[in-house]
Amino acid sequence: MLPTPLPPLRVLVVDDQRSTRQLLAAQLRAAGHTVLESDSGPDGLLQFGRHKPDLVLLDVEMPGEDGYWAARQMRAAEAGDWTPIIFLSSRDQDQDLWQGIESGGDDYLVRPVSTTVLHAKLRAMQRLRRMQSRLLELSDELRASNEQLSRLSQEDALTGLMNRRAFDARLQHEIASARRDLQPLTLVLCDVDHFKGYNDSLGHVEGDSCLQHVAQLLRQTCRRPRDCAARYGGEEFALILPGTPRSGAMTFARAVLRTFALSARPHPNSAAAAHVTLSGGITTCVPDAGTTVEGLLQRADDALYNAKSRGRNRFFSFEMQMDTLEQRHSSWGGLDKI
Ligand SMILES: Nc1nc2c(ncn2[C@@H]2O[C@H](COP(=O)(O)OP(=O)(O)OP(=O)(O)O)[C@@H](O)[C@H]2O)c(=O)[nH]1
Repeated sequence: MLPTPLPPLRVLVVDDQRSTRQLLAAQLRAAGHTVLESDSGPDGLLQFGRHKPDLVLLDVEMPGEDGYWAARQMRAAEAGDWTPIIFLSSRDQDQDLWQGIESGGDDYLVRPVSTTVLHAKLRAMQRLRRMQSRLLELSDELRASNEQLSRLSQEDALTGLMNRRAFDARLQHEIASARRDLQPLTLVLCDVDHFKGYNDSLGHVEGDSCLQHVAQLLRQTCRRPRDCAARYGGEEFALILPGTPRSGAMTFARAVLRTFALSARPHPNSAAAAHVTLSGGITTCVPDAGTTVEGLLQRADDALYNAKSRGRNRFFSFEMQMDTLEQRHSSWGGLDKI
């Protein structure tokens, strides 16, 4: 059976003997390959870097820098990559072959080399090179899949927001960073009001679309680069606002209420309003050694419960309540309705 033809290679032939170099080049060209010729180690190295050949045929004995030197330089110049290098030499001692392989060669042929042997060696090297490129492709695909997997494992499939697991990790990180910088940190837990009624009236598909809409509005409201929004559970959302004091948290909450009012997505089954609304629990602190993810979430959840029980479509904060009690008649006005 005839061997399947190889795709043509770009072969660099480095040999100081003009006649042998040209003979070899002619053999290779006759087989359809492209040939680059060089007459010394240093020039071979230059051409290697410039033309990036698929394979190098390297004479061992050359005046000045020999083939071993050239092979070592080529290997060093292509760190992380691999171009097959075959030595050609009239020296036939085991020690010569050993030295060739040690200096970075992949094979060692003793002259004179028959055309058949030369082509067989080229085929073998080409096969290895193909396998190498396939391995590189596979490792690229693997890297891309891992990146995608890691992204998906942090993302909520319905809304594209961060999921609860990623959010908890982020909160942990932001607590540590706010504590180190003595900066205020605000955590907000939100819940869509009467969402069961929404689903019951319009169905789950419309319910899902409503959650996507809510996510989009919250994403819009998170203006600062380090603000982050997550879907925390079914119809529950969570936000971290780093570097945000109580006053900033209140401004943020007002903006959320306004955004939902302006968006005015109809809610046919809500006692809170004619449109889809949120209730929210806010907690703000400058974290210290006793601040934990669980503690902050519990405090925000308690505040959310308060907002719900006070009539929904509002935000509540224990810290603001304390402030407001102290300044009952100040510009903050109502206790919990922002
Ligand atoms: N369509 C849809 N519904 C969901 C999803 N996750 C949770 N829900 C629904 O959200 C509803 C939440 O209902 P409840 O916990 O009673 O709360 P609620 O009706 O919003 O009432 P309040 O929170 O007290 O205002 C349930 O009917 C859940 O089935 C989801 O991914 N898609």
